[in-house]
Amino acid sequence: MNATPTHKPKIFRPEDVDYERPKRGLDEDDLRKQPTIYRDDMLAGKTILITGGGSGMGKATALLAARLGAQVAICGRDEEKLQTTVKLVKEEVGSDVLSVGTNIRDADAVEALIGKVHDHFGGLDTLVNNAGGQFPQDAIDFSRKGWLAVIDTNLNGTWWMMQEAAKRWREDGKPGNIVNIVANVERGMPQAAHTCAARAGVIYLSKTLATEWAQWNIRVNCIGPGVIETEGFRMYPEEALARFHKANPMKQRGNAWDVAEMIAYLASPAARFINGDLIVMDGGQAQWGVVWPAGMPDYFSEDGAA
Ligand SMILES: CCCCC/C=C/C(=O)SCCNC(=O)CCNC(=O)[C@H](O)C(C)(C)COP(=O)(O)OP(=O)(O)OC[C@H]1O[C@@H](n2cnc3c(N)ncnc32)[C@H](O)[C@@H]1OP(=O)(O)O
Ligand SMILES: NC(=O)C1=CN([C@@H]2O[C@H](COP(=O)(O)OP(=O)(O)OC[C@H]3O[C@@H](n4cnc5c(N)ncnc54)[C@H](OP(=O)(O)O)[C@@H]3O)[C@@H](O)[C@H]2O)C=CC1
Repeated sequence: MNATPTHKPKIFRPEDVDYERPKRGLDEDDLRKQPTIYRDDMLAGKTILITGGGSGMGKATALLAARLGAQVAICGRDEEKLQTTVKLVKEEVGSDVLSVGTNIRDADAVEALIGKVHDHFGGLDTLVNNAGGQFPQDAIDFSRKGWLAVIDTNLNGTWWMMQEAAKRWREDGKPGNIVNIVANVERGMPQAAHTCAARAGVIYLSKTLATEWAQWNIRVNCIGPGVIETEGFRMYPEEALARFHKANPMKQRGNAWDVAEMIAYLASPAARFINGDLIVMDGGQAQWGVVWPAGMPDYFSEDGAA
C-alpha cells in the first residue's frame, strides 16, 4: 500500500511501518557506476578496516578503497549485510574482503577483530570507525535502555576500536591512522541528543588522542556528515525525511560516495599532516538549519506558539 503518513508518531520504529517505503541511498548498481578523481593505485599496499562495512557509507568506502588498491577488512553485526559487500568488491575489483562479524560494543570481540586483521594482512594502516546510529526521539522520552544502547555503540564502541588499534600500532612501532565518522553536532541535535552526546564525546576524544598518540605517529581525525542519503534513513519517518535536505542552504542530500571519497583522501599520503581535525560535510547545515529527525514540533514552526 502506498500512503503518506500524516501523523507524527511519538516513537517511530521502522519495523512497524505499514506503507511502502522508497529506496534510499545508492544501491549496488549506483555504486558500481560512481567515478573517482583518485589515481587507481592511491591506496596500493595499504590495509583499511571499516566498521559497519555492510551498508551505506561503510559499503561505499569498502568498494572505493578496494578500487584504489587497498586490502579491505569490514565488520558489523549482520553477516548477511557484510556478505553483500564482500560479493560486490569481488565482482567489481576481483579482490577478497576480510569480513569479521563483530559487535563493536563488545570490547573482547573488538580485540579479537584487530588481531584477525593483523594476522590476515600483517598489519593495519587505517581504521575507519563508521559503525553507529541512533533512533529519533525527544530526549525527555528516552528509555534508559535506549540511551545506553546509543552511547554504548557510538562512544564506547568507537573507543574500544581506537584503543585496540593503537595498542597494536604502538607495540609494532608502526604508524596508524584513524578516521571517525561522527555527525553534525556544532549546534546540538534536537531529537538525537543521545547521539549528539556520544559524537561530541568522540570528537573531543579524537582531538585529545591526536596529541597523546602523535608520539607514536598515530593520527586521529573525524568526519562530520550532515544529511547523507543511505539505507540508514529507514530509521526515520517519511514525513521527517521529506524535510531533511531543507536543513542545509544547498537544499541537497549528500551520498555515501561523497563520504567515501573524503575517507579515501584521509587514508592517502596527501593527508599526512592532517591530525586532530573535524571535517564537516554538510552542505552548510552547521551554519543554517535543524534536521528534526522525528518531525518538527509545532512550537518551532513559523506560526507556532511563541
Ligand atoms: C539524527 C539526525 C541526523 C540525521 C542524519 C543521520 C542519519 C543517520 O545516522 S542514518 C544511519 C542510521 N542508522 C542507524 O541508526 C542504524 C543503527 N541504529 C541502531 O541499530 C539502533 O538505533 C540502536 C542504536 C538503538 C541500536 O541498538 P540495539 O541495542 O541494537 O537496538 P535495540 O533495537 O535492541 O534497542 C535498544 C533500546 O533502544 C531503544 N530504542 C530502539 N529503537 C528505538 C526507537 N525507534 N524509538 C525509541 N526507542 C528505541 C529502546 O529502549 C530499545 O529497547 P527495547 O525497548 O527493549 O526495544
Ligand atoms: N546518513 C547520514 O545522514 C548520517 C550518518 N551518520 C553516521 O554515519 C555512519 C554510517 O551511517 P549510514 O551508512 O548512513 O547508515 P547505515 O545504517 O547503513 O550504517 C550503519 C552501520 O553500522 C553498523 N553497526 C551499527 N551498530 C553496530 C554495532 N554495535 N557493531 C557493529 N556494527 C554496527 C551497521 O551494521 P550491522 O547492522 O551489521 O551491525 C551498519 O552497517 C553511522 O555511524 C551514522 O550514524 C552521521 C551523520 C549523518
